[in-house]
Amino acid sequence: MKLSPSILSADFANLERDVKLVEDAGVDYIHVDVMDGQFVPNITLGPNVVKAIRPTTKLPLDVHLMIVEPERFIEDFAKAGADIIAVHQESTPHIHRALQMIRSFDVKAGVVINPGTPVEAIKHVLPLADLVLVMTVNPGFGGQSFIPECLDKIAELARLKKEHNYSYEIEVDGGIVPETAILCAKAGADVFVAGSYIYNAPAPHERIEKLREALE
Ligand SMILES: O=C(CO)[C@H](O)[C@H](O)COP(=O)(O)O
Ligand SMILES: [Fe+2]
Repeated sequence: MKLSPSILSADFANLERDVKLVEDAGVDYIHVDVMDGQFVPNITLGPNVVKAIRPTTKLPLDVHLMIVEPERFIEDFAKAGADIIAVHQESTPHIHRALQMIRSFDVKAGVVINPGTPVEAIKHVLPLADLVLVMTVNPGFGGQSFIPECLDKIAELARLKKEHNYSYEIEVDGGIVPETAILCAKAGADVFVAGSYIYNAPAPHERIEKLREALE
């Protein structure tokens, strides 16, 4: 079980401090949410911020692109130091090409599906995926409520992984707190993104501990 805190809910004026805080608490990845104001109704950050964070941590940077036609920026994020780049199936007519492009930069390739998108939509690109991210809220904002209907998709992805011996990790993102993390773990999730639960707290390391305890 891996934890990937989302810096979407961190203090953007103190990103180095907030990344170190969770690294010291023993998390596995740093989740970076990139939003363009088109694919989702919010704007966050671009490759320059990924480049700035890169030297502040040894942890893999798990970059979640919520942008239209992500192919235009894959090279920039790879060169900025992303270790994983995840692109939405809904954001491009060429999801297969986008995943190939990510791999061509020696970066792990992730494919993401929104709550309204079935697993069937990514079935044919699963052999190319190092990570499959199941959104458990509609993307765009932190602090939303978990959508339980997404649990079936986690179980389906876990079943397909076993059946075909695929190597992807199953990641969940949105509304993750100890109770929902347990449900996702039972369904077969491997990586847990949490933003507001970790950062909107006086002691983020205690929240990380609570998530770990729940998952153990
Ligand atoms: O991709 C995202 C939103 O689109 C974020 O990673 C996600 O929402 C994390 O925030 P929270 O844990 O507060 O739900
Ligand atoms: Fe995310």
